[in-house]
Amino acid sequence: MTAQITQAAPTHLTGDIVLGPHQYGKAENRVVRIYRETDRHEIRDVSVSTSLRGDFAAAHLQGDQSSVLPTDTQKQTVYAFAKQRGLESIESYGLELARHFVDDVEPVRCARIDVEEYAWARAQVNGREHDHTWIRQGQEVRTAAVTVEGTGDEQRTWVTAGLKDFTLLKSTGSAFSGFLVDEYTTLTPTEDRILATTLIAEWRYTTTDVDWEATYLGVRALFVERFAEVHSLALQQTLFEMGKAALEAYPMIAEVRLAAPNKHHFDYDLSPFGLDNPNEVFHADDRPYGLIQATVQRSDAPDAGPAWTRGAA
Ligand SMILES: O=c1[nH]c(=O)c2[nH]c(=O)[nH]c2[nH]1
Repeated sequence: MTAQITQAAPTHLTGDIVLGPHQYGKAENRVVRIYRETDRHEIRDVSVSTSLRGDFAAAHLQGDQSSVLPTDTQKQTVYAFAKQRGLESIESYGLELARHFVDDVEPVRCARIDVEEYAWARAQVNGREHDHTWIRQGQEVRTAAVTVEGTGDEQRTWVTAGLKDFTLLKSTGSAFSGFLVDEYTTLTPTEDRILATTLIAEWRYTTTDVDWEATYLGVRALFVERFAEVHSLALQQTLFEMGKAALEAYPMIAEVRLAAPNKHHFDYDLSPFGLDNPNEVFHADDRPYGLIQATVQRSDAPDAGPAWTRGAA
């Protein structure tokens, strides 16, 4: 038999040094928009990040800023649009900004706008909702990302929406057993455990003709309903059921991406104190944690293009 000689990858490369993918923008502009047309105000509290893509090589290679719309200008646009175009939903606001940068700023070929929204609920004062005082809601953050590429008839748009920091816990209705066992396995199977996670979910729309508010609330409600009602055999199964429910209810959603840390709750050993502990006292461990990630998608989902591309493409 002839010995196979495998060509090892060279360790010293000699090729020219060139600029690779690049993008730039202003990250995490914190915008609070108050609607005060009546005494009953409305509030939207968001963080907006802009990323512009195109041929900005001259700035990197020659220090030539002639094509560079300053990130400061991008910031000013973000605030001006909160007044001029309004902030009815983070998706519609993201669309306005992304289209503006691509349509009106010549060197920009593609714009991506990431928006996070922080929820406020009206304070209850003297038994009724107050007109202009709110209490910040939990940790949950609503998210959206809008990418617009090209101009005129060639223009293409992608919208994803989602949530993060969405912490859910159920105190029964969750098992984990029947798993693969090897010589290192010590985990005891359980038919009744706490299931808890801090969910990150994003879903991709196939159209911009969407009631953004209603769809967000609908998907969120389905996630909660499935988490509560599915008798969980594993977090993996629960995640699939959550994604499936969203796709079944909303035909304009092509795929749902879910990431769920399994926030382990271990039965605390109370036997040194002569106490039994039938699933009543737990140690909530913060790390390490299982990390379960899944995409649930339609088999005929159209190509995602740059919808998920966060960094320079
Ligand atoms: O829902 C779970 N999925 C796993 O893959 C896993 N692995 C583990 O140790 N506990 C769990 N729980």
